[in-house]
Amino acid sequence: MLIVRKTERIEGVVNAPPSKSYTHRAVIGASLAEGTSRIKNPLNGDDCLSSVHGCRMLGAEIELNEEEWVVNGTSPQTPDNIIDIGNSGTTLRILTGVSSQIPKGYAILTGDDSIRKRPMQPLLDALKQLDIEAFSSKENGTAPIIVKGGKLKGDVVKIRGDISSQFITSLMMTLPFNENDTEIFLTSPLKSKPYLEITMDVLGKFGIKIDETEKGFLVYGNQKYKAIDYTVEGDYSSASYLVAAGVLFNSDITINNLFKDSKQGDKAIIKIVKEMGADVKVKDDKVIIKGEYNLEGIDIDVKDIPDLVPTISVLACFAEGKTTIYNGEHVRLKECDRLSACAKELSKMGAKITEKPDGLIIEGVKKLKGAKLNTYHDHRLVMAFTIAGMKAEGETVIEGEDAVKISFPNFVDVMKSLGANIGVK
Ligand SMILES: O=C(O)C1=C[C@@H](OP(=O)(O)O)[C@@H](O)[C@H](O)C1
Ligand SMILES: C=C(OP(=O)(O)O)C(=O)O
Repeated sequence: MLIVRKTERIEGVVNAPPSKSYTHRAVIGASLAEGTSRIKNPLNGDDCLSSVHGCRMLGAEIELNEEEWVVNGTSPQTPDNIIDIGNSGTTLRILTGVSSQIPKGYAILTGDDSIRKRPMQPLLDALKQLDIEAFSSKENGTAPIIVKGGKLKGDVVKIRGDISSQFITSLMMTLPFNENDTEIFLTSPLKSKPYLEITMDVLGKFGIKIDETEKGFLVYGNQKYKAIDYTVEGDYSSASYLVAAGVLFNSDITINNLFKDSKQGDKAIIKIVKEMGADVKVKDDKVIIKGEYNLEGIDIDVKDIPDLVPTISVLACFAEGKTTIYNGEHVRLKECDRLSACAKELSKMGAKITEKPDGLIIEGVKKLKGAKLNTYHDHRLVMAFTIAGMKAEGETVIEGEDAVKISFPNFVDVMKSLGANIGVK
């Protein structure tokens, strides 16, 4: 567990860790390409290693080095065991689609307690429309998922866009194997759209062509992934905890490795803290913060930025006035129900939070007190609550800190290097 105590000042220069979303797509795309791809600056986090494991099970050869992953790709092969993808929703969703391209037999994908609660049915229904047999072994729409190798058929697939964009990423990565061009027709408004921009960005590098249409997307048929050398950019979701610390504390910090023109929706963290009143500077690939700032509550639409909710919730507790987080029904469908978890756990510290079906209303209280917090094995809660604990009076105990290995393995060391008062027990 982490024992977090009040921290007075943070200072230093740190690198944002590599992007989790980009690493997943790069390693899976490389695994589908004939030939050798090199992925530089990959995220060595548990979720991305789940993608590595899944791709190996489907036939790719992957050599992991600190600075670079070397991938020898192939068309998907029938795995000789079940594929355990741990805690990674992105891996489960993308590889469910990709597994349909094994030449014979079945692929079975499963994972931990949390992953076996994440919705899958819309993706299974979509694959069925394309003549692929894919189903939940429990028949309740969750993993274990069984996918039968088969030929994709058809030229249109209908799917809702409001549960998880990862279903659509999965289709985008699988449909180039269809002989026909396929239209992805969205039957409800899209959430988390920037993640599809990330998918199209990476797939474009692999030579895969997808167009956005009025109703969704058009994935061209009969396409081949080509092997590439690819460098992964920094992760704005992970950087959001550093940004939050920068604005909440007396600080002088520089965060490197944040690409200014990134497709990542979570680069909105910069805009959000500015709107709340912080004077954050962006210079090339650096974010420079000299805090602390008096923040003001604002209204925030989290439709496209679900992963920022824990960070925003903590910022809002220390702001003046009311913050309304809305359009976030899908935030409940992550590693845990993050709306309910933020409301429940931060309230233990004295936060004033009202839970709504699609968000949170947070009355800034300016001060929190230390408490023992449950993190539901959720990496983003561990990191957001650590920042809250550093600002609180007294001691905060955070359980399940191991979860940071999922997306920001050296989070505790980075925070301590900046001067955070954190002990590990
Ligand atoms: O595709 C991705 O890399 C992700 C998509 C988002 O999920 P949803 O599309 O389910 O909202 C996000 O929450 C997740 O952390 C990563
Ligand atoms: C929800 C997340 O990831 P995934 O969907 O891949 O489990 C996350 O990283 O916050």
